[in-house]
Amino acid sequence: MAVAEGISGVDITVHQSDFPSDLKTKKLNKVAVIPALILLVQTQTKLKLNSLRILFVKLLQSPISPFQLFESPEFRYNYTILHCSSFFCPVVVVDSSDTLLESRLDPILCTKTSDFTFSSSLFSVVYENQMILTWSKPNCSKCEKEGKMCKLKNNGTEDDEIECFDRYHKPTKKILLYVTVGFVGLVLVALILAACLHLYFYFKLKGEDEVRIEKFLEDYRTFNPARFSYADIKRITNDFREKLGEGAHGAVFKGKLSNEIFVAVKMLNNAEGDGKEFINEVKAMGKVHHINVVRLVGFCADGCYRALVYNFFHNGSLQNFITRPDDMNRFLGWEMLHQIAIGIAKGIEYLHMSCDQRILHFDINPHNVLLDDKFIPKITDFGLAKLCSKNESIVSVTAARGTLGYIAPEVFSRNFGNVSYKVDIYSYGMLLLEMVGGRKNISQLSEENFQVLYPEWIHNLLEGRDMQVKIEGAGDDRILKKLAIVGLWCIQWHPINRPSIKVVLQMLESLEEENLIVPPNPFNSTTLGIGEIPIKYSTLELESIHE
Ligand SMILES: Nc1ncnc2c1ncn2[C@@H]1O[C@H](COP(=O)(O)OP(=O)(O)OP(=O)(O)O)[C@@H](O)[C@H]1O
Repeated sequence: MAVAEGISGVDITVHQSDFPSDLKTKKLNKVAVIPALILLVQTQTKLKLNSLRILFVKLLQSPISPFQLFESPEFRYNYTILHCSSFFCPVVVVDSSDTLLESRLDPILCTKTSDFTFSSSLFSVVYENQMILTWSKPNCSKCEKEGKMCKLKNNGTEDDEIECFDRYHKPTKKILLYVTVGFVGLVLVALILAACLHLYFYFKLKGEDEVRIEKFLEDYRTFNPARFSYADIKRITNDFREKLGEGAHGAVFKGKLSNEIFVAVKMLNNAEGDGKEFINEVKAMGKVHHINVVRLVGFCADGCYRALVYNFFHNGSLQNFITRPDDMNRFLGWEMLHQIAIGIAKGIEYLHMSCDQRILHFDINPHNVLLDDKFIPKITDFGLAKLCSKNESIVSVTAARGTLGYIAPEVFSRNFGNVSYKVDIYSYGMLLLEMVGGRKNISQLSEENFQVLYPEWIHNLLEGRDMQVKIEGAGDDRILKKLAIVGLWCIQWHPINRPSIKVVLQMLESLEEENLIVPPNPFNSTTLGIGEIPIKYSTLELESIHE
């Protein structure tokens, strides 16, 4: 219990039970009463002042009382709290209607803090100039154990109505502002950090990518086909699970070198020959790196097993796409066929001109042109290829080689001239004509008479005498005509009349198609030049010469 003495002689005794219930905290009870009450006043001015019932006390018998109650004898209800700059009496409570207040306080400098009204219950305890104010000290041990503060529930006075609460401070606008600014700052810092990390990893990965690309290019430059064991081949093809097709020299299986690199493995028939084709292919293909030539990834020569490992091409061979224009499922369109024709010609140009040694393929035909997923053509199957010096214009061949229908006449008979790089031009010409007509249109043609009758059919087509192939639109018409004319030039019987692959490319890429002249029709006797043989009747009887 504490007692405050009013200036007019009224003592105020403050009991714990009258302390405002919502401020009855253990914390306040623990500290000395005076500072606690000063704190109370300061706190209360910010809280609900109307609920304030008790104010300031002077400790009983204290020589320096900080509280004074200016009390008039009538004991008015309304009081004002003043905060004064006096060390001994920092808080003063006065009757609000006291007109002499200023003179009383002088020279103390005081500022008004708030007004309040005593509740009637308080008057009941005023006696003999003494006002007894009480408050109860709640039992906070339960809350303390939980590390919390305590207060009485609903202004109650009993200990069992205690409730615990966190040391919570109602956030002020300032605190909210600080928290918001802090939060936004944190988010910004996090974003900046994330951006830095992203940039760091981006450049780090980019750097790694560049190193990887450099390494790959380095490897690629010094690329040589790898040698695989038979066990490797079995593993690569997953025990020869997926067969892609079968050629004259063996079956081809799909394989996988890594998750990204798929290959086609050609198992050469082991009963076949002395392995010349195998050596030929590895020798020729190991040297070539061109977008229009299949890459030999590796080979296998393990006991009696021989295999060639190529890059895998999704669309298979060009043969699959040689068809009529109205076959919507497989016809690629004239523009695409034109690009494929140019690609094959570039591949042949590379083989003929760009390697250390000239490579003559000897077996250009639609089966030996593969198409990747973008329909870029790749020349493959170098089993019959011949490597020769670039200065050599004449090549010696001991037997007819190639695929029937695509073999140049000089390979069979020297009557037509010497065997040279022009044999590939001939085969290429037949391939072009086949693209133009879609050989399967004329299924009645056997392999034997294809070589003679097919070009005649193309001549008829150009002369407008065959309506089997519909030409739609000026653009398509131009391409088709161009392919046909170039094809006919390439299949000239005499190699000397055939253009080189360079000229073929110029013709194919030329935009002035109207300048292209159709070669004379050897099947029309009226267009034959002096001394030219009417081939229609002579070529089928050509003898092959064995050197
Ligand atoms: N690198 C490859 N990628 C995808 N498919 C391929 C590849 N190589 C071959 N093939 C497929 O395997 C089939 C057989 O190919 P292969 O080269 O052995 O025979 P061919 O060229 O048809 O006949 P030949 O060998 O008698 O000339 C081809 O039709 C082709 O569809």
